[in-house]
This record gives sequence, structure tokens and C-alpha cells, in this order.
Amino acid sequence: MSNSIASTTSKIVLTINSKTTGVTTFHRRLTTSATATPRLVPNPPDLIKWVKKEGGFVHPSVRIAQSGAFGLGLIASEQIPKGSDLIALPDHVPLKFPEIESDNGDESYSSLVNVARHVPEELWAMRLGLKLLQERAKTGSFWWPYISNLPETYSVPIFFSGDDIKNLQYAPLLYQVNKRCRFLLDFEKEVRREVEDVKLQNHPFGGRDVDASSLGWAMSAVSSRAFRLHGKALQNGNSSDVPMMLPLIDMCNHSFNPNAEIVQEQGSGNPKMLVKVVAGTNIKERDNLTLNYGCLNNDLFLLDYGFVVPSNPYDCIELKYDGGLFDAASMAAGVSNPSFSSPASWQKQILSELNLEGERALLKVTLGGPEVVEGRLLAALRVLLTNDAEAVQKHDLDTLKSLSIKSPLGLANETAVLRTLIALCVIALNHFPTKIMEDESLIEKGVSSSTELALQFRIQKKSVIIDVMKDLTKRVKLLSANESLAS
Ligand SMILES: C[S@@+](CC[C@H](N)C(=O)[O-])C[C@H]1O[C@@H](n2cnc3c(N)ncnc32)[C@H](O)[C@@H]1O
Repeated sequence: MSNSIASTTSKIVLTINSKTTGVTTFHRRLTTSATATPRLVPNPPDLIKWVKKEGGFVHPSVRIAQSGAFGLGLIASEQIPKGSDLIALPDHVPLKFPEIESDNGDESYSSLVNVARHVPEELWAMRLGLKLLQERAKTGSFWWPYISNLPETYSVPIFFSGDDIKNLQYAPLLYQVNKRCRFLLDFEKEVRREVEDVKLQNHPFGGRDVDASSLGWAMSAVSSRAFRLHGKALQNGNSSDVPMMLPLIDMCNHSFNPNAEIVQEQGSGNPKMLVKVVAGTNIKERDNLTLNYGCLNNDLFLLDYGFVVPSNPYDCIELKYDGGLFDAASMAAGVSNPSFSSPASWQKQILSELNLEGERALLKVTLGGPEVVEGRLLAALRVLLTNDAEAVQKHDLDTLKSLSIKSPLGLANETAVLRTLIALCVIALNHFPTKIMEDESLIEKGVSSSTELALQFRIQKKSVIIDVMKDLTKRVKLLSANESLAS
């Protein structure tokens, strides 16, 4: 059994693909079908047996099995009643980044910490990924039975070809993918610099070379499988949020309507945490055990987990609050003389309160998701599409931000707001070079798994826009029905 980094890096080639897109990507020589995700070694040890041997609990009806296109998953071999314990892991089984006050003379720990210092807070998955790489490189690691069961490759977009990154057709995600790729390339150099003079016995990765591909593998393994749970209790009675990898528990696939949930227990007299998975509903024979990974949009699901949720109720599109663009949308919607580019001073004041004006303004606004229209955007449109400062002053910001509060500034204002939003949707939709039907027919013809993911992603983004347009159009119709009733 080998756990050398080289065994994986030999199959993952780092390609700098800057020719066509200016995007740097790592891509996999081996393409893998989602249905048979190869693991790090061909016949890894039995994970259930290992968890039990380490003092953990696994419900006798829980099995690891192929879960369609989702890769491996956990499945119930018999029905399991609501409230039953499914899995319990003692404190020493989760894999965490070691948090110890002093290195106790362990120099491989201090060099790991030194390397981790170069990782920005937002890429916490890379920090824990370094610990994972350390354990992967260690002969006889305690976690080897777990690590050897991890997928060999990941479908996250840092491993897409340059063409598939372009295929995403959505600038905010392209930006994030590019940022991660650039980080990995720079980080590879930092890691090499940091460890070049470290003696072999103190080397954080047992003397093995760690390149951008293996760093990408580790970051993706963590981002797609780790959970942020309560760590040690702090003196003030709170506890910090600690990312950790939970062997076996991380075999559960995602659902927004999960049948299982994670609970943490601290036994009486035992300060150590026990992490458990409990049946949240009655589970039928052959049901997959699922957890909710979070109410995330598809950008995050694709970036961190390598999949896209169809009809995701939390998916949304990002727009930049921009005077010129909003004036154009408003005029296209038939509003005369909109003032987005040159707001009056009282309007500017409200824009500042909405954090859409000023040096530290956050100009990113969203359409879609449970809110349909981000409150800050809705309030800005309502305020900028009226001349009646007095009417605006009668309402607080929360009222102006709420779509469920009907026409706070009058029917004409609300109609102009909704029409402007619909025009913004049309502009956003026209930004995509292809139509949903074209994307679907490409998928039907047969494409690689990463191209299909990119196509699914952009289909879903366009569907979000269309759904928002439908919702807003319904509201406009209701308003005009109300108007004719009133007149
Ligand atoms: C925590 S792991 C779950 C176990 C994983 N299926 C395996 O084979 O090891 C998360 C990964 O499972 C897959 N997955 C989980 N839920 C999914 C879903 N609802 N749709 C598609 N893929 C899913 C994705 O590949 C994701 O990165």
C-alpha cells in the first residue's frame, strides 16, 4: 500500500493554460466518470470496520454503496427509525489542523505552521489541506485507512481545462476560479521556499515535493468534505468554529431535505467532543443517508464541491450596482429621465445607508434566491425612481428593502421599479452568448464530464434569471390589475 504524493501527482498534470483565456488551470489527464469515483488506492481498507475499531459507532444497517452519479454514499440496508444514532466518532478520529500552544520541540509541526501562515483566512480548506497532505505523506499515518478511501480526483473547476472554464460564461465564478488557480501556483513556490532548508526529519511532508496539483487535490478534498463544527470550549463559555474532516460521516451526500443531521455531544465529565450523525426522519430501506451541506448558491457548490444543484432555491446571479447600466435598463423599461447616474443629495444619502455609495461601498447586488431581489437593490431602485423625498422619509429602510411590502412609494413607482428590474434581467440574460436550448443540445450530443458541469452551471444561472423575470412580471400584472380596480 502506498500513500506517496507522487502516486497521485503522476496522474494529475499541472497545465498553465493562459493562451486562450488568460486563465491558469490544472487539469486531469485521467477523466473519471462520476459514477465510479476512483479512490486513492484501488482496494482501500474497510472504513466502517476502522471507525468501529477506533471506538466509534456505526448503525448495523448503514452501508457504503455507489450512489448513482453522486459517487459513493451511505445507504440504509433496512429501515431506521427517526432519532436513531447512525454514526458516532470519538474525538481522536476527526482530522483537524493541530491547535497547540507550543510545538513541544516538534519541528515538523512548526514548519507546517510556517507554511500555513501563507494561506489567507478565506482559503481555510487549504490550511487543513496541508495537514491532510502531511498525513498522506506519512508512512503509517493513523488516518491512512481514511485517506486511502478519499477520491483520487475532484470535479471542482480548478481542474477544468481553459475551454471549460470559459464555458462557465459567468464572470463572478471565472474570477474566483482564476483567483484559486493563481493562489495555488504562488503557494507552490512559497511552500518550496519554506521547506527547502528544512532537515528531512523535520520536513512537513516527509521530504516529498508538493506541487500546485497536490495542493489543489488537498484543498478540494477538504472543501468538498470538511465540516465546520464547534471546537474546544473557550473560557468565556463559547466555542470556536473548527473545520474538520469526519471519516465515514463525509460519505453522506447532500440534500436540502436531508434525512440525517450532525450533532455534537460533550459527555459529562468528558471534555472531549463526540461527533454524531442522527436520523432526522424515519429512513426507509435502501434510502441514501443525506446531510445538508448548507444553503449555498451554485457558485459555491461548484467551486468547493464540484457539483451543481438543479433548481437550487438558493442560486442567484450577481450584478454590479452601476449608474450607467441602471439608467439604460430603466430607459429600456420606458422610464423617462432616470437619475441613477446623477442622484439628488437626499438620494445619495440613502444610497450610502444602503452601502451602495461611498469609498467602502459594496456594489455587488443579487437577483434570485429566496429574496428574489436583494433588499438593498430594491430599496435603491424605489428611492432613485421617485422625486418625492417626503414620501421616502415616511418609511424606514427595512420597509423599502422588502418585496413583500407592496408599493411603499405608490403604484407608479413600484411599476417602474419592477420594469427596470425586468430590463436588467434581459440585459443579464443577453450577456450569455448561448441560449439554454443550445446548451441542452450540446449535452445531448455528449460531452466530457467537466464540460457538462460547466454547461449545467450556466443553464442554471440562466434559469434563475428567467424565474426572476417570471416572478416580477406576475407582480407587474397584479399591480396593473390593482390600478385598474382603483380607477
Ligand atoms: C462529502 S462527499 C460525499 C461522498 C462522495 N460522494 C464520495 O464518493 O466520497 C461530497 C461529494 O459527493 C458528491 N455529491 C454529494 N452530494 C451531491 C449531490 N447532491 N449532487 C451531486 N454530487 C454530490 C460530490 O462529488 C461532492 O464533492
